[in-house]
Amino acid sequence: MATAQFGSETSQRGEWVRQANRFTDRIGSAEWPVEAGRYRLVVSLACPWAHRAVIVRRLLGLEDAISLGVVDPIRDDKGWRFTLDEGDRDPVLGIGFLSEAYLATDPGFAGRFTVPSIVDVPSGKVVTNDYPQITIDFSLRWKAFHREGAPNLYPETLREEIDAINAEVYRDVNNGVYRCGFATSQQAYDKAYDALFARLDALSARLSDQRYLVGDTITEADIRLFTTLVRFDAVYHGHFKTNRHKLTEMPVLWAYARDLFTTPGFGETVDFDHIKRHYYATHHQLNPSLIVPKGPDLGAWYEPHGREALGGSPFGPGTPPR
Ligand SMILES: N[C@@H](CCC(=O)N[C@@H](CS)C(=O)NCC(=O)O)C(=O)O
Repeated sequence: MATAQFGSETSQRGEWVRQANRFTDRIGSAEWPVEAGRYRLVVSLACPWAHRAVIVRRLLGLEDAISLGVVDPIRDDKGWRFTLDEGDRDPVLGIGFLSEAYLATDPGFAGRFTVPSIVDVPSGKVVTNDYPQITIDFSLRWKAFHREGAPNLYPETLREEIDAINAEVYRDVNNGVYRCGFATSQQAYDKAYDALFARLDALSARLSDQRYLVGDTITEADIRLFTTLVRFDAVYHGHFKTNRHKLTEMPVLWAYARDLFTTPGFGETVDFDHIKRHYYATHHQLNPSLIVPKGPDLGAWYEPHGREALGGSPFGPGTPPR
C-alpha cells in the first residue's frame, strides 16, 4: 500500500478518513456574542472549505463586521503561515503561524491546524474550525450585520432539501475528491472515484433543467458545490486523479460553474495561483517534484454559459454585492 499523505487519517484499507473538527463553539452564544470587529476569519484562498466562508461573507456583506486573515498558500511542517503579511505576522492577531492560536486554545491539540478558523481577537483563541457551521451561522446569526439586499442563502422552507443535497455533495464530491487523492489502496481510490462521478452525473441531470441546485436562487448548496468544481481541472483532475472527465467535458456542470463564477461574489474570490501552488507544492507525497503545472488555460471561464434561459435569478429579491 502507498504511503499516506496524512497517516493518522488513513484507514487500514487505505481510505482517507478526515479528522473531526476540534473547535465547534458557535458565535451567537453567551461566551461568544455576535459583535462587529471582534472575530477574525482565517483562510487559505486555496482551501475549498475556507472558500465557502469567503464567498458567504462577501455575498452577505459581512466584510466590515468580520475581518479576514489570509495565510500563505504553501504550508510547511509547522502548518499555515502568515508569510504574506509584513514581518510574517498576521497584523491583527500578531501571530506568525495559525498553530499559535490553536495551541493557545488547547495546548494539547495534536491534530492538523486547519482553515477556515474563526479566532476571537481579544483572547487570541480559536472559537470554531467547524466549517459547515460557520457559513450557516453567517446566514442565521449575523443577520444584524448583513448588508442591505443581502440574499437569503439558507431559506427556512428549503433547509431540509439544502441539508440533504449538501450531505451527498460533501460525501461524494467535496470530500470525495480528497478520498480519491489521499487513498493509499487501489480499492479505496476506485470506490471514491466511482462515487464521485456517479454523483457528478446525478448533479448534471438535476441541473440540466434548473439553474440552481435548490429552489430558483443561489443557496448554500450552490456555494458548496462551486468551491469543488472551480478547483476541478486546475487541481483535482491531475493531482487527485479524478480524471474520468474534466469539468470542461461535463457540459451542464461546466456551464453551471461558469454561471456562478461570473456572478458577483464568486469569481473575484477565486485565486487560481494560490489554489495550484497550495496543492502541488504542499502534498509532497503526491507530488514529490513540487512542480506546479502551468495550465489549464483559464480564458474559457468567461465564455457565455447560456443558463439564464433556465429561469431563476441569482439573488432572488436581493441584490448583488458591490
Ligand atoms: N477542518 C477540516 C477541514 C478543513 C481542512 O481540511 N482544511 C485544510 C485546507 S483545505 C487544512 O487546513 N489543512 C491543514 C493541514 O492539513 O495541515 C479538517 O480538519 O479536515
